[in-house]
Amino acid sequence: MKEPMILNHPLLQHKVSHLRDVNTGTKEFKELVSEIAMLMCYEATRDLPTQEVEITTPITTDKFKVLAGRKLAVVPILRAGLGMVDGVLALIPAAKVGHIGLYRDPASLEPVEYYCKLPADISEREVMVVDPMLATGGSASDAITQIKKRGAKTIKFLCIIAAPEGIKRLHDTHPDVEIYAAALDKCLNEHGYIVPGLGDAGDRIFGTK
Ligand SMILES: O=P(O)(O)OC[C@H]1O[C@H](OP(=O)(O)OP(=O)(O)O)[C@H](O)[C@@H]1O
Ligand SMILES: O=c1cc[nH]c(=O)[nH]1
Ligand SMILES: [Mg+2]
Repeated sequence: MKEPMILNHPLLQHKVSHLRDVNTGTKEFKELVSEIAMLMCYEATRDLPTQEVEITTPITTDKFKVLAGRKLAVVPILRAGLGMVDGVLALIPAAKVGHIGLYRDPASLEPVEYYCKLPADISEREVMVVDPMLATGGSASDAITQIKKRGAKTIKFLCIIAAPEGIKRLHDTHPDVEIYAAALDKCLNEHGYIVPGLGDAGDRIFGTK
C-alpha cells in the first residue's frame, strides 16, 4: 500500500490558498489550477526512468540523461479535471489525453458515468488521472475502475485538495494507485463538500454558477 503524497511546497501552498479565496474570479482560478497541475506533475514524475545518450555541446561530446521514453497518458475526470490538463501537457507534451465523464449525484453523492474515451494503447501507458477534488472518493475510485477495465496497469491520481474520507476510499478500492494532493483538508460537510475546500471546482473553472 502506497502512502498518499501531500505536497507541501511553498509555491503550491501559496497558489492553493488563492484558489480557495471566494473572491478569486474565473480567469485567475483557471490559471491557478493549471499552474498547480504543472507543479504537481513535476513531483509526480520524479520516478520516470532516464537513459544516457551521447550529446555534443559546443565544447565537447559526452553522455547525458534524457527520458527513457516511457509512454504516458493524462486522463481528466470531466468536467473539473479538464482544468489540470494543460499544466501536465506543458511538461509532457507527448502524453496522450483520455477523457472520463462522471458527475456526482447530488443526493446519493455516488458517481454517474456518462463518457469514456481513452487512447487505444492505454494498457502500455503510465496513466495520470487528474481531478482537482477528492471528496468522498467515489468519482476517482469509479474512474480508475473504468480505466483499469480498459487495460491500464500503472496509475497515479493527482488532485489539488483531498479529504481524509476520499483518500481512504480511494486507498481501499485501489491500493496500488499513488495519490498526490497539494492539500489535505479537514472533512466533508453534510452536502459532501470539502471543508474548508474551495467550493465546486467545476463551476469555478467554467463559471457556471
Ligand atoms: O470525491 P467525490 O465525492 O466523488 O467528489 C469529487 C468529484 O466532484 C466534482 O465533480 P462534479 O460532480 O461536481 O462534476 P463537475 O466536474 O462536472 O462539476 C469533482 O470535480 C470530482 O470529480
Ligand atoms: O468540495 C467539493 C466536493 C466535490 N466537488 C467539488 O467540486 N468540491
Ligand atoms: Mg462540479
